[in-house]
Amino acid sequence: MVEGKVTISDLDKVYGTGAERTKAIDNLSHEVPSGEFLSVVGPSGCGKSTLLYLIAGFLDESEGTITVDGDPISGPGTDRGVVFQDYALFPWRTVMGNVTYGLEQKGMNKEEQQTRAQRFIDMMDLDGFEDKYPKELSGGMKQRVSLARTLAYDPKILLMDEPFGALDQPLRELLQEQLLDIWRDLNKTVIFITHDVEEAVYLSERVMVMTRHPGTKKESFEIDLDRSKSREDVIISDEYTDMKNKVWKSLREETNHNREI
Ligand SMILES: Nc1ncnc2c1ncn2[C@@H]1O[C@H](COP(=O)(O)OP(=O)(O)OP(=O)(O)O)[C@@H](O)[C@H]1O
Repeated sequence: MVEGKVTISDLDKVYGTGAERTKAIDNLSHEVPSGEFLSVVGPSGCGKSTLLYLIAGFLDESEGTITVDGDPISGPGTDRGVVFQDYALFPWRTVMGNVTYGLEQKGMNKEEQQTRAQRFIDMMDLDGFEDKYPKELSGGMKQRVSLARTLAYDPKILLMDEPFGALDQPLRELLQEQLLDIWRDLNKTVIFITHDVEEAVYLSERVMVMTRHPGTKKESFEIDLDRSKSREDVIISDEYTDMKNKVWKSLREETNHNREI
């Protein structure tokens, strides 16, 4: 069975009460088919992280529902893996210790944990660094550990909150390529938050643009690029430029509005 379909229906999220009340998400509905790579872009403060944390089960919705393969979510679960911009590694654990963490939680025996963790450490080009601590690693390496840790426990859905936002351009491009390889090989549903329209269009099969605060879906664009081409050829293609312009224009309408008020 193909898994990892996320259905968001009539979703509202309100923070606080009384004078402190803020509506962060306003009546948002969207379906992410199994195995799709979806990016979400929108003006600052429109509710992108809130949406991701609702899907992760870190927050409760105020109204509406979110289901994974038809089942309403009730808190965090190993069917969904979250990758944060600031890596969120355990500083007191080595690379190996970070990657085995989720496997320990699943109750896997020690030998299996090590074998499985090593597979994802190797996949993320971290072999030789198993015994290092996070403080001994570069930002790009920390983000690869974070991805290896998440992939090791085999979530159906990867939820990524600006995971490459803190990295410089060459490293960002390298990790984007690694993420695309993983997505193709492991057949995960990916929901990817970014500020960067080029990143969203390059990586995704679909880009959702959110409105300004309180956020809802403004429109969503299907991105139909020839993925057998090299990065260079995709970036100079008319299809890529055309999609980038459409998404940028849609986003621009929302951010310009903020400047006018
Ligand atoms: N814990 C919280 N308590 C109260 N309000 C919050 C909380 N978290 C977020 N908000 C508010 O909800 C709205 C959406 O915030 P959120 O962080 O989801 O937006 P975002 O699109 O991810 O922003 P950015 O792109 O700047 O990271 C904002 O108005 C924010 O101030």
